[in-house]
Amino acid sequence: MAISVPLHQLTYSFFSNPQWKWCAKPSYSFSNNSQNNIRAIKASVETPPFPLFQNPKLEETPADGLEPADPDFYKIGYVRSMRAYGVEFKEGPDGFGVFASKDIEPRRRARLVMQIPLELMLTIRQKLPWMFFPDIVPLGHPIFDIINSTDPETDWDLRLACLLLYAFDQDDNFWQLYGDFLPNADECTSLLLATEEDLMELQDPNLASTMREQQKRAREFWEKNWHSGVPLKIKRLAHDPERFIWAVSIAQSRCINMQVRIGALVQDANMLIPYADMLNHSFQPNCFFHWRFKDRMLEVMVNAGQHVRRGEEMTVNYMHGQMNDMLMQRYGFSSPVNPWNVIQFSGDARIHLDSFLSVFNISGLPEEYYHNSKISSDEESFIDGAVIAAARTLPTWSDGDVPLVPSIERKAVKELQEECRQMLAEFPTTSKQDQKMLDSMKEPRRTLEAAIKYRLHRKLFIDKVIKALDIYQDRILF
Ligand SMILES: C[S@@+](CC[C@H](N)C(=O)[O-])C[C@H]1O[C@@H](n2cnc3c(N)ncnc32)[C@H](O)[C@@H]1O
Repeated sequence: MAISVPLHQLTYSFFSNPQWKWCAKPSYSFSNNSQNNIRAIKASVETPPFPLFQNPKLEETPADGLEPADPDFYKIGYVRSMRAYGVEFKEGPDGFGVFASKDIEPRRRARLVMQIPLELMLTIRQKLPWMFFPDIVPLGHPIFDIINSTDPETDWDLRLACLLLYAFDQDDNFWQLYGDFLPNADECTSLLLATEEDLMELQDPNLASTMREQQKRAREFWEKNWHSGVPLKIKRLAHDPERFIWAVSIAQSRCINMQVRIGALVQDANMLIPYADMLNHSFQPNCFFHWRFKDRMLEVMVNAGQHVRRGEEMTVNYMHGQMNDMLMQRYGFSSPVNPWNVIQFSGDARIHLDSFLSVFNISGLPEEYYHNSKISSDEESFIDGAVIAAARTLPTWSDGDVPLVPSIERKAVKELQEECRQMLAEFPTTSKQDQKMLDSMKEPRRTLEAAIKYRLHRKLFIDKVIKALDIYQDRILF
């Protein structure tokens, strides 16, 4: 998804001038391709009567090699009163992302970087009776019946997909423009769009079968509701199942669940929130979302005390406490340093918990383990989320009064390492082979790449646990 932007248009601090009101009616070009064809095709907005960006702050491209988003992307937000401060949207290794366009100094209070008003979002209540904000579904429209047929407990993604497709079909709806900046089917990493071959590459039969089920569920929903007898106004929302499954993958990978208060009403809502949905995930995020009920808007805030350097990525934590398979199911990516990764050990070997924690300067309670870097030496760059995960997942014993016996502890370490090695040996490929495969693929399908990375990340994690146990047994003697 290469987007090329002339050099002089690079890098603005944008939307910060509220006087720039421009209400020219936008026009947009859609592809004939049924997949709302997104980043390759740019929305064209009528030239405003005066420059949209008066005195834009021109800067050199940062040396990180990433390109900022198409200027049209900013215009549609600007026109509809979205605000962003000190950030820019750029393409990176994980698709689009949000990056600091200047240094953000740490402050005692969280700092605002984006405000997105309710009017731009697609939101639907999680429970009956359905409520949509903004209320774009007119009374009696058949899409309401389709939404109404969903299960309030489990089908939030199907509902949101219906709403998204409906929004694309509405004249002058913001999402007709924003849709051009969503990833198309080839650019999505969602495993809903994976081929059978991609699923086999996961080397995880459980995850593969879950994804097959999810693909089937989305397809059957389309078949049930998009049969030949449906009115044209439904038919044209998703002419083929692929279009619908793409919409579900967008709903799953970009939905933000929030409890929002609108007037006196507090409700759990599933929300597609433009611009905020461009933030990528990190387990150590520098930003978080906040619902500002007074003004009915979502705010993206930088954590209190956080220093973000110019060019650094702004991130949020998508899922707390979930393993890579859950991240894969919903978003199509995984991480070798996921602090919530788990290994199912089956032997009886156990190591002494407090000793392991102190060797790696891990503090806090299991739910909030963190690496206490202040008391660590430089060589501790070894310690990352995978070591935190190891502290959680290794079988341990704990008895404050009983000191460990080094020889027994060493024996336990060896047994646990052996079990890890056996797990690695059971994979059909090694991590080196996986890496080689990834390096050799020229423009691989995103879902295939995600699948190979997933199995690689699993092996890297197990490998890291073995190394952590090596370091542990070296240090327990001292
Ligand atoms: C909410 S969207 C974020 C914006 C997205 N990168 C884009 O290009 O529009 C979520 C998707 O971004 C990608 N993503 C987000 N965080 C990631 C991470 N830490 N590693 C890899 N991919 C990530 C995945 O493809 C995921 O499905």
